Amino acid sequence: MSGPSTTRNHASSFSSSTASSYGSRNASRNADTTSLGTSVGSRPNGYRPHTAMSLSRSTSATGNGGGRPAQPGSEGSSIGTIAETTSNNPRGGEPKAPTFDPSSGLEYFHDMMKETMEGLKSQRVGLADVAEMYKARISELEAIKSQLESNNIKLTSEINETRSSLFANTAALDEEKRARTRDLEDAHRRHRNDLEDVEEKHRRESERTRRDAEEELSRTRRTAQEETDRLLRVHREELAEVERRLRGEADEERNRLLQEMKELSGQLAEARQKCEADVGAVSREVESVKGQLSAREADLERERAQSASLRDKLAESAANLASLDGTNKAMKANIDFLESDNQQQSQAFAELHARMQAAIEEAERSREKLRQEETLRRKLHNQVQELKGNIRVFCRVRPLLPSEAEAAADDGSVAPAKIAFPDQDVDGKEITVQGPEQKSSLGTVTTATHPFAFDRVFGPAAQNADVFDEISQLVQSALDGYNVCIFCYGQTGSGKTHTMSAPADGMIPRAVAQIWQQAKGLEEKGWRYTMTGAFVEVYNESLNDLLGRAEDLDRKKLEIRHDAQRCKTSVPGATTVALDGPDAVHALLARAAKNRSVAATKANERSSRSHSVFMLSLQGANALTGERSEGVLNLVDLAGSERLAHSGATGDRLKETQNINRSLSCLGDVIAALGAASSSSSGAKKADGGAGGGHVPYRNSKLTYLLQYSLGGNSKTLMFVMVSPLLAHLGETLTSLKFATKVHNTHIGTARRQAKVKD
Ligand SMILES: Nc1ncnc2c1ncn2[C@@H]1O[C@H](COP(=O)(O)OP(=O)(O)OP(=O)(O)O)[C@@H](O)[C@H]1O
Repeated sequence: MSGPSTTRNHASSFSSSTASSYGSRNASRNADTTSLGTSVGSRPNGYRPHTAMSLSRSTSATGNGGGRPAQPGSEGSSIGTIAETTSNNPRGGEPKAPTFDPSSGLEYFHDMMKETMEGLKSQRVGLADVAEMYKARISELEAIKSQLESNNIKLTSEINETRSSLFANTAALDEEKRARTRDLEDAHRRHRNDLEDVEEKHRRESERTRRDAEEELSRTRRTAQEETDRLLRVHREELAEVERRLRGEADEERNRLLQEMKELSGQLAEARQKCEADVGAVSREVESVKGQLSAREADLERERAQSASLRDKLAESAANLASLDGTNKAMKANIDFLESDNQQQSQAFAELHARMQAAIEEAERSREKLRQEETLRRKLHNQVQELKGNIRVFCRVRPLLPSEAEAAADDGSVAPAKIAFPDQDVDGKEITVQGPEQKSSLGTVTTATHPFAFDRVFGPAAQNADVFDEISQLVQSALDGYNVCIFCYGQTGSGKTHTMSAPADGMIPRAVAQIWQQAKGLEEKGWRYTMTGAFVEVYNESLNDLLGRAEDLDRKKLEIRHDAQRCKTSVPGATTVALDGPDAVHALLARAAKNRSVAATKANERSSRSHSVFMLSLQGANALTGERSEGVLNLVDLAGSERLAHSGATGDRLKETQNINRSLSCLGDVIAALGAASSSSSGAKKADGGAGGGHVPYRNSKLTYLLQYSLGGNSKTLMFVMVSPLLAHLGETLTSLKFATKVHNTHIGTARRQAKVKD
């Protein structure tokens, strides 16, 4: 690009040289220009001011281009003067001649003309200079012009060259651009095609891969399924084989065992028969020998005594022989008599012995009969119990305590409820409770009387001994091999613990004492009993050992195990005490009470908040008849039955109360389910402790689960509903009695009872 830069150099050199030379001259002629302007303005012959003006202007412009700013009033003002002058004659016409007086006018005109002539002369000189200067200037400008023209030509050719090269370049560039664009488009197209190809390929590839994977998956699935089926088949076959083999082995084993059992029982029966015969013979022999021996001993004793007396008499006779001759004969006669009497006595002894033998045999026969009668008695006793109903309800109202009676008498701060016993002197089965006062809309106050009837009702005067008389038959059932459950239900302070475990005469010590007595009585009928006792507590749905260490209470939780075959419940880990005498139970009760008092923060608190279960296991075996019996007597002291809404409990106490309420309602549910199942199965006895096929929700609480085999089936249940005599407890009393009525109306077993519940 050398062309344009060359042009610029020319231009700058030109303007600087012209400006400097012209500027200096211009300055020196300022005065002339002014005068010239003035004179031109007055020229009548049409001097062309626009030429002068354009000249002045170009000059001024050229001067300014010399780098010095134009000063007002210098060249500019002179030009303005000329213009001003010129403007007096805008059309370039002749100037208007001044008016003058014709007398003096000529003179004046002459002077003026003269002056003008002089002016014109000097002006002509100036104009000649100017013309000269213009000429020089023109030649200068022409030189410049020619230079400029040559420059211009040069530049034009350069420009043309440049332009043509630019065109060429542009064309080349355009061509290049087009080529590039084509290439780019081609590349783009190719790229797009490639991309589409790749995409298509990729799509096909993934489609293929997906198909392959699916095929592979389904193949794998099929294989796995086939493998699983195969394995299952193999496994089933193996199982069937093992089962067949085991069945075969079991059958063989069973047959072998059956065979062995048959042989053994044959041998046993033979042995037993032989033994029984031997024992019978031996015992008879022993008895007869014993009888004979004792008869002989008695005879001997008597004879000894007689001989002694005779010897005494003989001695006496010998001493008196000399003096008593007369009596000697008599004495001899006496001796003869005595000797003959002795023979008679010997005969009498023999007869006596025979009679005794007969009596012993008769006694043996009686004993055998007694044994048979005992078996019969058991059967009949159970039938009687079943007829009375396998679930019975007794009601007991405790008396006012001395402190309560005092308060009632003193200031009436304690009021007794109105409870009556209409048939106390006849059957003792009814109780009526006067309900709370109710105000009608008219303001009349009424009280409803609620009558209830149970199997037995005990008033406040009844003692534990009276109560026990009624339950002793159930205790007998436990001894006969049945599971018995006796529980006390009622609110806190209604007398449950007093009834159940009063140390001197509660149901527990009395039951143990009776069982001991009965067991002793049964010994002569061939029965031997072992008794063990365990005492557990259900607290907050956990089982505690009341006979264990106090510090283990609430820590060592016990489990309940059921043996469905034998209908037996066990509590592994619970302490069991052998009751080897009627007094052993006292130590046991004391230990349980002590443990409970350690666990409680307040006296009586623990017993109110937990259920205690005394489990007495009775195992009997009769060596003479081969009979066996296994019974359990459960004596249950339930937690206070007060309802949640009334307890006002919170926190731990609320949890306790909820657990108590839950387990008590579960107990109700179990009894109701047993009743429902019993009526649906027409009272059929079930050996499984179940309920004739219906579902009995034993598992819903620890208490019912523990008592599963003692509630329902052939077992006997007795519920004591305990009643407080206080008016303050009236609400709970009515609730307890209604619950007890529902239980009373429940039929389990063969006997059916009907009573109405009044709400
Ligand atoms: N039949 C009764 N004769 C005399 N006193 C009785 C009788 N029944 C209960 N009592 C006395 O009443 C009080 C409360 O009885 P008990 O402790 O047996 O009630 P409870 O229902 O077991 O209460 P908790 O639920 O707190 O164990 C005790 O002092 C008890 O001796």
